[in-house]
Amino acid sequence: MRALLIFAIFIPSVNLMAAIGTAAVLYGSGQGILAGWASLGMLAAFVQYTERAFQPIRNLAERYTVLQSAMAASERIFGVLDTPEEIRDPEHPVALPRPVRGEIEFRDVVFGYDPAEPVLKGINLHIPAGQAVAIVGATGAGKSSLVALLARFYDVQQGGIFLDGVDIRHLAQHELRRHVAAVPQDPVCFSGTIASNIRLHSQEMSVERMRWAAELVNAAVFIEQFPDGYDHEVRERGSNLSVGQRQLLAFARALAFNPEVLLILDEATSSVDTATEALIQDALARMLRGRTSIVIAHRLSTIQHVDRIVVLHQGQIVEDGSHAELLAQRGFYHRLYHLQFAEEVGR
Ligand SMILES: Nc1ncnc2c1ncn2[C@@H]1O[C@H](COP(=O)(O)OP(=O)(O)OP(=O)(O)O)[C@@H](O)[C@H]1O
Repeated sequence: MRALLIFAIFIPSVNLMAAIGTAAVLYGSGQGILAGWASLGMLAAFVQYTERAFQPIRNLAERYTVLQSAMAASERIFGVLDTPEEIRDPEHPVALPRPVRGEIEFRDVVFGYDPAEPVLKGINLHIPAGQAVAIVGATGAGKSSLVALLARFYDVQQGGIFLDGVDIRHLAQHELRRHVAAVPQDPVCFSGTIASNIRLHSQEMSVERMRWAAELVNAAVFIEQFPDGYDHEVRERGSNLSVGQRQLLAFARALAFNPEVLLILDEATSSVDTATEALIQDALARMLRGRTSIVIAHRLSTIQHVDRIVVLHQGQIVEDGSHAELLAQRGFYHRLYHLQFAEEVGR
């Protein structure tokens, strides 16, 4: 607003002054010519001098406007950078026992964005190393919050979350993130090459490692179709990639450092074609195999790849078992399955 105000007032004022200056010179010199003490050449010269005198002032006004916009933008950037950290590293971080196995335990976890209104109310969940678990439940049941806690985007208010027996609050954040990777619901792509997008967490990653990840999750299929392959330029937010391609790229990024624990927030809308959907499902099956995984499953096709299903309802675990077991119970899962998933089967 400040920049616009200056642009709207300052520049026209300078132009007005320049016009008045030129008019004054024309009038003065015109009088001089009539009186005989000035020549036509002198008039032309003075008009030019006036123009030259005002040009730098005009330039200055324009630069000042640019400066004001830049300052407004930088205020916002520094505002974000100065946001105080809520999650801090412990003073004496504990190292995970080696080799890291990826066993997860939620013990009496209570959490709420507003502590007075808990979203998760006493969660107890043990996931042995290597098991793939799907979390299902109605919207707002607390599925994403459960995953956000394990990635330590927030801290629990009561209870604790343990990775290989160590409370994640006792781990350095880089240690936790080295072993727990998350694929968000709407993966972000940055402008740069495909390679730099896969290597987002560590640009030093070897080319072999990057290619291994891309091949494992079927991303190599589309990357190799670009004439410049891994050097293909991705536009800001991945606008020159399809939804499915962005998803595969996000899988490759998460898998590139071969994490022991994988968190996947499944996309609710399946806006990809059947061939891409098959590629994604195949990639998912390979990623989950033998790796501790928690998948927020919105699609039935995702559930097919997991060992176990946990049903969340209003912040509590109400059912836990295999697909067949839960269907036989004829409870929440049975209802959800018929409400949400049956239509998918029919499609
Ligand atoms: N950042 C936040 N700040 C405050 N409240 C939040 C925040 N994120 C989620 N909530 C609230 O917490 C509750 C649980 O949300 P959560 O996103 O965990 O549900 P969900 O089961 O993942 O739902 P969905 O399937 O729609 O993604 C909801 O009532 C939601 O409004």
